[in-house]
Amino acid sequence: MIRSTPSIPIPRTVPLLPLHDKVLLPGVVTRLQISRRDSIPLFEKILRTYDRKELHKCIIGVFPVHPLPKPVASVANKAEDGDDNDNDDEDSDTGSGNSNSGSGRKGAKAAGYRKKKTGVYSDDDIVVVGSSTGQVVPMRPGQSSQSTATVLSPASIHTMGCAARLVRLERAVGGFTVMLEGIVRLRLNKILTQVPFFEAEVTPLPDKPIGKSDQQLQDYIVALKSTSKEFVSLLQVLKLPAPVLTQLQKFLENVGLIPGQVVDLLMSTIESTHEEKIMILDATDLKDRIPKAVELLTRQIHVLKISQKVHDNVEGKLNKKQREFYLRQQMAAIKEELANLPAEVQKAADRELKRLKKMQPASSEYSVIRNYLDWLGDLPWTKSSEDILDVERARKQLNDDHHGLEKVKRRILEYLAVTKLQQMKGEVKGPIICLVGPPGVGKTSLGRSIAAAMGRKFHRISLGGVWDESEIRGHRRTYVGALPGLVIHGLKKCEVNNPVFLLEQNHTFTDHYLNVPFDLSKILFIATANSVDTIPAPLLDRMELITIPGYTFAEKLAIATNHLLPKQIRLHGLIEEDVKVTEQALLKVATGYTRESGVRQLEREIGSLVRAKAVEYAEVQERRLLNRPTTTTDSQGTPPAHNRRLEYQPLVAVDDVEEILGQEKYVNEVTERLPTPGVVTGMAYNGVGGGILFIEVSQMPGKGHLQLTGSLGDVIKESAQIALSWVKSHGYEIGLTNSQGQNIMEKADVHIHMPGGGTPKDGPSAGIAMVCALVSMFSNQTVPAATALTGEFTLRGLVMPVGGIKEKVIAAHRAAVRKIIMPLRNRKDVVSDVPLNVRDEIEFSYASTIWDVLKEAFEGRVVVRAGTPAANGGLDSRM
Ligand SMILES: Nc1ncnc2c1ncn2[C@@H]1O[C@H](COP(=O)(O)OP(=O)(O)OP(=O)(O)O)[C@@H](O)[C@H]1O
Repeated sequence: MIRSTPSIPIPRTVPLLPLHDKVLLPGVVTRLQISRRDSIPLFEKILRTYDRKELHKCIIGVFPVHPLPKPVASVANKAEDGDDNDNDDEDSDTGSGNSNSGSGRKGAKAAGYRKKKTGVYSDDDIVVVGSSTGQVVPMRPGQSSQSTATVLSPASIHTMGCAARLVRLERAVGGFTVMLEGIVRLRLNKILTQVPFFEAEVTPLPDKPIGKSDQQLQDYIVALKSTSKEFVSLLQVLKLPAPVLTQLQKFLENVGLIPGQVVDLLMSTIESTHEEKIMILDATDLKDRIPKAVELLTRQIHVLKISQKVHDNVEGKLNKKQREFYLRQQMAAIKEELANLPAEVQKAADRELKRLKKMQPASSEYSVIRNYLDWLGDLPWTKSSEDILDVERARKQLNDDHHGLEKVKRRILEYLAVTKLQQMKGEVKGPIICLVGPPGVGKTSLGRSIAAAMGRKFHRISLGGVWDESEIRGHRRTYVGALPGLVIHGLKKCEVNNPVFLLEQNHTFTDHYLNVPFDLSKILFIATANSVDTIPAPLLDRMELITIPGYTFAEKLAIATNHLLPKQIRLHGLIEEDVKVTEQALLKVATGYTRESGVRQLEREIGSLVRAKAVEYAEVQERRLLNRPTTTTDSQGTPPAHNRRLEYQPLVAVDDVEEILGQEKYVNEVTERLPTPGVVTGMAYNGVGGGILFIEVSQMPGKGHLQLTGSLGDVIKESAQIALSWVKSHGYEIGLTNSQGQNIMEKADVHIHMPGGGTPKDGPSAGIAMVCALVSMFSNQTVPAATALTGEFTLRGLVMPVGGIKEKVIAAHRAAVRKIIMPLRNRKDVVSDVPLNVRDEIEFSYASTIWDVLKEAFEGRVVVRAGTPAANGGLDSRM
């Protein structure tokens, strides 16, 4: 990067670029604005002659120009102004061929330049040029290297200059912008032409190699080394741009090798007069150049030191005053924010405030405490919203927002009434409400209605995916980036201390971050859960459980008609008259496009229906306006039916549903399924609602092994084993074997599979269904597809009650099951929980023993052998 001798060949004749207020030195890259008449033609020619890629081959002689003599009066004025373009006693020794720098210097001295005010460069003054050499050049903002003044006289061109190559050349307003890199000093021998630009014969004067034995020169170099080191260290203090410093430092490492270039570069970074710069340019001999440079550097160091002192003083004073003022303001603001805190919190806040006052605002601890105090100040410690505990109003709100759910609504109203009474007496509230039910059954919207009815703010804290307690309780402040947890975040957002939260309650809740207690007793917490299975028993015990089972199709239809459809119509910018969906159509959407306990998917599908109608409505309006036929066509080129209409038709009939929503997504597996030996319909219930599931059994040659598949849990596997054992031991009684001791699985293996292998299944409630599936397979008799079974089964043949009856029954009803066999002890659940319309459409058979089950399931097709204990209807006494 750093060359000690120019590697670029310099031609004998070069075009001249006269520089009026600048001096280019070798090794320096500079940017110039060319706008003078004496230079523009040169660059026009270069642009015409050189290809862009070859610009760097163009070598130019860059020569300083001495100012022309000026009238006396003007000189006087200028002198007063302190302008450095003083009178010029020109050195006209242009063709002297004098390689001695003395003549140029003489000329410069004779010109009587006055020294500029010296000072410190600001960042703006230095232009870092990202050139091949990456060296630096000072250039003042807005400074033009050439003014558009006087006509140039050959006599004013200095005898020493610098060969430069073009790094960049661009057209600019009024001329060119060029970037030049100085290569080597040039002596001007003779000006050859002047029009359209100057050309001259020149001699390159590279620095001579440094003789090791030249003690005087070595001494100079040592002096240069230490001075430049000091200079650069001062520049560091003054915060010069980092790239400039790095370049300088790199360069200085080579002082010993190329002292000449280092001097040239340093000279371009310090404040010096035009005269001084010419002096350095003229100094072709290093023994001449280095001492001059050391002198100039020393002066610059002195100036830098003084200005640094001044700078420090001013800054220090200002900073101290400003900081104090700023801090006072900040403290006052914080104090104001922290007014009205509870006593204990106030104590903590005061303690932190005291610490804050002693800290540097720039320290990281300062911002941590500041943040903490902001949190304390932002929380609604004492601010509550006014409660409306009007039971009648709440009833109306709940009824307006939700169809059905009578039991749930009644329970909520009771809760509110009790809360009201307790508040009047100043007592503590009862337990938290926990709404349990499958997704989309309205738990969240019930919570929202409760908040609206009570005139409270509503905030939902979603705990999905929260594994870490600190997400709820916050992180201790000792952690980097610590913040309060979800509860405190929610309170800040609500801006009152008594919102409705969907979560758990705790009196003296202490967030780890705040580390001071916040009384959460005013918050009405409502918890929601899809299933109670995952809630720890002690917590469950403290909550008021309100279960919302899945909806029947009838309920879904009512919810869709009264709530979902009107809501979607509103959301799509239409009015109720614009979309009329028939009951049949809505039912088809519910049965053919959704399979869920709640109504979320139903709402989405209704949304799609309404959207399609909205588009149709808009198109008809548009067509009417423009009176033009439709343009929308399908892949066959015919417009879809609803698009061909000239009048908008608000009605969506059952036949339109498929056209808009596409093919039905769900077919009814129960009605579609043919009764098959070995396959029985079971009933399932999990967190996301009820459903039916099939139990498939088959046998194959083997040695009496049982194989179970379908993501089965331990309990359900045990049920299968119990069922098989029972069937094996009662094979003779139900006519599966011909003799008492015969083993039906002597030469066979049995495989029990429950389809839907992706869904884990567990629990004992498939017991009786498994027995029926096995009996069906071994006897080759079928259980009707529309008959479903649920019930636990013991080895002795007893049928035990199971959970989730309401959800199971509703789901089975949705799946077109028309007969359900279940434990006798579950009868009460059917009577109390299952809606009447469902009960009316399903035949219930209650069983207390497996014999009852077999009788009902096979409708008499499996006959109990006469003379066996079972024939008398009794339980197996042998077990
Ligand atoms: N009985 C109902 N009457 C009117 N709208 C209902 C009813 N049940 C549910 N909805 C509507 O169904 C949508 C879904 O309900 P919501 O978001 O409250 O379900 P969720 O039970 O909280 O579900 P998740 O367990 O997934 O959070 C809402 O738009 C809600 O208004």
